[in-house]
Amino acid sequence: MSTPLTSENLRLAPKVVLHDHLDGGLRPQTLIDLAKETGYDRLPSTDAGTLATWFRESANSGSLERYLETFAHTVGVMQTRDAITRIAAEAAEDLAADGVVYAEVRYAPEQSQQKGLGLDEIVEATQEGFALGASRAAADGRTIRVGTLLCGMRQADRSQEIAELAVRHRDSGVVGFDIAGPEAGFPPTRQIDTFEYLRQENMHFTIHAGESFGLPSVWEAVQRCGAERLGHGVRLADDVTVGEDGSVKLGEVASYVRDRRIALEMCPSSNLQTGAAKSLEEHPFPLLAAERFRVTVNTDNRLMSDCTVSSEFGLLVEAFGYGWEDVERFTLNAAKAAFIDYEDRRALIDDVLIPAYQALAGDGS
Ligand SMILES: O=c1[nH]cnc2c1ncn2[C@@H]1O[C@H](CO)[C@@H](O)[C@H]1O
Ligand SMILES: [Zn+2]
Repeated sequence: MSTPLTSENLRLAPKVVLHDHLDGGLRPQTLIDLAKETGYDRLPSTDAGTLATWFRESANSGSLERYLETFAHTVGVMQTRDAITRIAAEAAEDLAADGVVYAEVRYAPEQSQQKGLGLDEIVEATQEGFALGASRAAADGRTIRVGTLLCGMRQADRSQEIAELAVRHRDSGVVGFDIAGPEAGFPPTRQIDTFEYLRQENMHFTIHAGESFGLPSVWEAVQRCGAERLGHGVRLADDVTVGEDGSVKLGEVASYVRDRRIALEMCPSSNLQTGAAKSLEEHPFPLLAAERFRVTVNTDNRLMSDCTVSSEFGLLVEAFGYGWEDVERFTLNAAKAAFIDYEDRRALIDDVLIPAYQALAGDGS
């Protein structure tokens, strides 16, 4: 007998998230507490419910640029060691409570320097928070491992510095690098030397691409910069043609991405808010999944989208009729594309994910 695919069972199922921003996942009450403690006086509300609604509605702007404006407030309180540690600890606890067993959480250290913190200090405070959150989750009977990705901001000029920071902290939890921020006008080739440097250091990286800009951005990220995964990548669908008879034809970029098993870090709710997809029905997720791209399911920003990994799975299950075998496939896709050692990925897949999904699907009973 298979377990019913309810939202509660989706929450309990072990999941892997590859694309989750630390500064997009604060608890509203924490934001209010920290604003008070750190003297940040520009919050739109000091009531947790009102603030949560403000984020969801303001982020629902149809434009990535306006969506990103909301981060001024979360970043605004991430300026002290203690605040950063608390936020990271709670992120690990919240992800674990949602059934996430392995998470890659990203943030841009350069944005936490408004009060003079050093970059290394910021990374250390974040790592301390994740360790604390993981140990609290363990005390509650939940196992979570968190790896971090450091983001350089595309509109700034500090990617090289941040890439070097990532390499410096590679043995203490930093597993990769990314560039985030506005996409239009800031192609990934602006940082091409940094990606070259990262490859020479054998460091993993993903690139936000094909979110608010089209296929050329995806092509640059993959072919000129060497991205191993793509943040969103929704515009890759522009290179997939569905004929009137339902036949599907891939262009060269899409074929390459599929052939090389380059993972797509898809974040449906975020894409609806930024206008990367007009509606869930028109989102390319089901097409790319059916064509066997390495699609993964992610949150992007839990605060702005008022979502969790399991609620994002819930949306897809509801809209496209997915079953446990699909949830398992998307989860295994994420585990395969994680920026951790092969042996650790194997253990995650063989010892945690496969047995759990076998039980959920009712195999062998
Ligand atoms: O979907 C997105 N696309 C591009 N940039 C983003 C997205 N979500 C968040 N950030 C940006 O990444 C920074 C570091 O975490 C955030 O401060 C935000 O500006
Ligand atoms: Zn993102």
